[in-house]
Amino acid sequence: MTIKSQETTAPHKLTVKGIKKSFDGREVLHGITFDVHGGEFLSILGPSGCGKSTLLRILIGLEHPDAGSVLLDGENITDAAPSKRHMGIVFQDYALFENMTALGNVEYALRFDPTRRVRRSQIALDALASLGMADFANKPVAGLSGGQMQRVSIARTLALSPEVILLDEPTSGLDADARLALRSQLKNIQRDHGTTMIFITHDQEEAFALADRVMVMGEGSIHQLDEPLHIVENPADSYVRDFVVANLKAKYDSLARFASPLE
Ligand SMILES: Nc1ncnc2c1ncn2[C@@H]1O[C@H](COP(=O)(O)OP(=O)(O)OP(=O)(O)O)[C@@H](O)[C@H]1O
Repeated sequence: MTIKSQETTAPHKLTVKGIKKSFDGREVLHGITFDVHGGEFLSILGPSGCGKSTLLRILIGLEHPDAGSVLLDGENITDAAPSKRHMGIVFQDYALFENMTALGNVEYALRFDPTRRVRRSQIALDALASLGMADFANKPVAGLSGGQMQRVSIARTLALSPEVILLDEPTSGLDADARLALRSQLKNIQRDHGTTMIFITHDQEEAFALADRVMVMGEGSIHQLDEPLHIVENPADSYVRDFVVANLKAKYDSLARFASPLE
């Protein structure tokens, strides 16, 4: 396992130490340790079943680890309720109320936050505007496209001003254009709001396109955590070379062939 910390003076926003988790006697996370810097975009990349979602659910508090700890700004939050963690999560299936408007969905999340209840309409509108969805505020969610629904779901999370946003394969149900649009909107949110983002995916290209650092997982452990270019140039082991680098190279080689002038 190779883990490179970013050369930065930014303190760790999130520290994850020795996380283990078993289901039915089978260990699916074997002691996961890493940290995330404030404002960083971290992609967690791994094949289906390697434990990405379980790790994310432990970070937000929907699952409790068998061992290990999670610290936010140095404070141990391993036993804290999800609502007390200053984190938001976005799921791939949007989890919206489809009979309500886009604005209604975002406002609904704010009802439970006494500090934002009074100004909730304006906060919800601002969050929708950040995702380019202001014009759709009063449209029922059921009539929106998948990409638009996912943007409403991200706006709902953003409206609560979380310090960390966890994204569980948010683009997986979308077509190519909607995926590209959502990627750039996520990067804009990171830049404009300084939000720390942890994005899980099994798509190599997507992980590398978005991230400040990529964490490559396989079967419950970390194989490498580093900046994208460094992983491509120095894969830590044969797993990273085969699963990540060879796959990316194949994709770019085939693109290059299409880009070649016709003979
Ligand atoms: N509640 C549960 N009960 C039993 N087994 C579980 C449970 N949750 C996850 N698992 C198992 O843990 C392993 C890791 O699952 P997890 O969903 O975290 O992987 P993943 O990398 O996110 O996969 P995917 O990309 O397909 O969602 C899998 O073998 C899965 O079957």
